[in-house]
Amino acid sequence: MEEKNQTAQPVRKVLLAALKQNQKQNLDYELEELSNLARANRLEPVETFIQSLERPNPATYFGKGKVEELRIAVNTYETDLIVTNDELSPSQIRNLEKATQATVVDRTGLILDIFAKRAQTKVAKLQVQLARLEYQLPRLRTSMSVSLDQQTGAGGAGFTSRGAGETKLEQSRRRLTSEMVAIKKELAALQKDSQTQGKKRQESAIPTVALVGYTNAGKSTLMNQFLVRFGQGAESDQSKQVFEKDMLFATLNTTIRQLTLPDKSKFLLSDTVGFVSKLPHHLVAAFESTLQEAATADLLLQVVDISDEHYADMMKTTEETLARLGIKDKPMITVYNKADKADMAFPMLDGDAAITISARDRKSQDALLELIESRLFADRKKVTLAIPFADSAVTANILDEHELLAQEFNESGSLITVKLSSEEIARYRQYIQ
Ligand SMILES: Nc1nc2c(ncn2[C@@H]2O[C@H](COP(=O)(O)OP(=O)(O)OP(=O)(O)O)[C@@H](O)[C@H]2O)c(=O)[nH]1
Ligand SMILES: [Mg+2]
Repeated sequence: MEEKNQTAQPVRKVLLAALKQNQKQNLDYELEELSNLARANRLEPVETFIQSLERPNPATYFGKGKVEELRIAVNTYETDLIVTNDELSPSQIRNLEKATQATVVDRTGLILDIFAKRAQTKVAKLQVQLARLEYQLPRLRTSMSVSLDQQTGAGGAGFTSRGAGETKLEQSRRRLTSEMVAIKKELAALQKDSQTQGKKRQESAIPTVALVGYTNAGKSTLMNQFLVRFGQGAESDQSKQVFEKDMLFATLNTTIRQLTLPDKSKFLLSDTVGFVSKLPHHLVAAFESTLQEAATADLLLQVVDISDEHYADMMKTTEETLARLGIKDKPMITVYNKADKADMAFPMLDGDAAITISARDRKSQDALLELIESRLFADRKKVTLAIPFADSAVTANILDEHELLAQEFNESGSLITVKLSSEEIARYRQYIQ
């Protein structure tokens, strides 16, 4: 995995710490991912600590020796921040902080912070906030104790009695809970609108295709390339494009656009949030409706950055995340992207379920579209219809939606050759030659 988000200079040094709990675990990949997540938060990893331990220490997560090593490293590197590879329990964070005299942020906290930074739309902001509050609620005591310590250190007068602290904690809990209720309400209202849109779409019977895959694979880039060429008028203009950037989690909202191909075939394409391994439970829950776009799609395009040495792990991550969302056995095309960067030939078709491309290459786009069409409209057959002049409205209807392959006239009407689905063939049976 290359370093992402290189434009922002790191501002704070950080130690990475991980447990290796079994042989199968691909810790290399997890740690590269973790350092990319850290960098996306403008943190600079200075050293990585790994401990082989089948079960985490219930109190401090790491064993005694490793905790001591971390404490010493905090001093040596003059840093005050440790990032852990897994989600820790609230008490493990608290104990580890006490033992190392540093702030401990777990992988979940890191991902939540990135999402919070990136959220642009109202829905995305609310979803992230909800996930953060869910995560914070059981951890309130930790942040409380930190802020209490700071108060004491700063003024000396902030010596709060235990009783008063508890009350404050309860107050904070209540505030968080009521904020969560309010956010859920607002999200439900906003999502009702989008569900009505979803229903309309289903009724329109235009097939839907969803881009899914690991973050930074090139999903939004592909979406934009297709929009420029096949979007509806205004949608090909720059301002209607989706955000693409070399950073983790550039996209946090779902965009759905209609594409009309030169042969008049139409489908809806959706672009959505990318995946990373161990996507926090609360984020998956909060983003469920956003992520569900993939669940209702007729076809998934799994975009993979083939130039990344860890691409196979990233595919596994994508498949695991889809399974967590209850999405399995969906028709899928694996789109191996960034072939230009990997020095591979493109476009290169591999059966009807995989293709190697470079997103900005026109030939790649054409080859991918042809594959999408062959999958979406597999049941289309070339037929010739004899339509009497009196029924010219039928001809117009058909030609609105289909490419005219041939046309002839005889004394009673026109003969048109088009490709129709089996459902359309049944509908126009009376005209078919
Ligand atoms: N060399 C090369 N770079 C590409 C290609 N496709 C995308 N990129 C770059 O990869 C980076 C990420 O692209 P995005 O389209 O934002 O990726 P994404 O999958 O939408 O990422 P998230 O929204 O974070 O999930 C951008 O800098 C793109 O310019 C490609 O085919 N070749
Ligand atoms: Mg994107």
